[in-house]
Amino acid sequence: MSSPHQTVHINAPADAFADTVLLPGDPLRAKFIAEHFLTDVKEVNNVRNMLGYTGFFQGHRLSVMGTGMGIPSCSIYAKELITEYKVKNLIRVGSCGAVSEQVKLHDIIIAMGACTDSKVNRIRFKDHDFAAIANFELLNTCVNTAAQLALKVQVGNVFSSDLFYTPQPEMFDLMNNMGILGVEMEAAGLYGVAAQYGARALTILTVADHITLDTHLSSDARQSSFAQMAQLALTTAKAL
Ligand SMILES: O=P(O)(O)O[C@H]1O[C@H](CO)[C@@H](O)[C@H]1O
Ligand SMILES: O=c1cc[nH]c(=O)[nH]1
Repeated sequence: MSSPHQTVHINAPADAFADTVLLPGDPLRAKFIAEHFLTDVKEVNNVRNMLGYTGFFQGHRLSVMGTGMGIPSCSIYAKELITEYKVKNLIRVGSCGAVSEQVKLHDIIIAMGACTDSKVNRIRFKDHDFAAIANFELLNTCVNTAAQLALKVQVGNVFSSDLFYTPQPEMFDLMNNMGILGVEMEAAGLYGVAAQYGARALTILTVADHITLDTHLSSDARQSSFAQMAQLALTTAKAL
């Protein structure tokens, strides 16, 4: 019988989470992944409707939980999962916007590094620049897994912004020139939390919007693209 255990934001027993947790921003994406890919699933968190589940993927125990949108929300869940639930691997499965014509809707991006306009990593690193990078073993396993699944992925730098509705749209051209593959709102913060508290993190993204071309996936197309990304993340997690 598990001991009663909970944090301010997670009402799960101490052993409720697997070593690896997939982290979509949208809690309904967590529910979708749990219902479509996991067996013997239990709901383990519902505080603030930030749904979390633990089950089995091809016999391997895994968890999935929403993080909400933006670095502050994601950082709360990532920190509590690491320090209170002893989670070792955090794999964000998110959506992003593209700024380069080389990156198309539906593409899958693996965030080797994440730039940001957020100050969180400077707050934790005495105002110096912290290189927010993915854990190499997770990254390498994910790239190899994508090849095995015959999924095309692009690996590189992303940008985690604090404002979805930016007052600096001129940044998108600069990001394109600097090789940014996708714009989202959590990866740099997740990598900072993982470094601070001693866990491994990776971010996988599906391109759902093309910011400079002003094109967007329909909600049905989002669902099927996200399913491919979920398959990649789950198969990666199983291989760790
Ligand atoms: O689809 P998710 O994982 O929420 O990711 C992206 O979508 C949200 C903005 O619409 C932000 O959280 C951004 O990072
Ligand atoms: O942060 C995000 C996420 C998806 N699409 C965007 O344009 N920005």
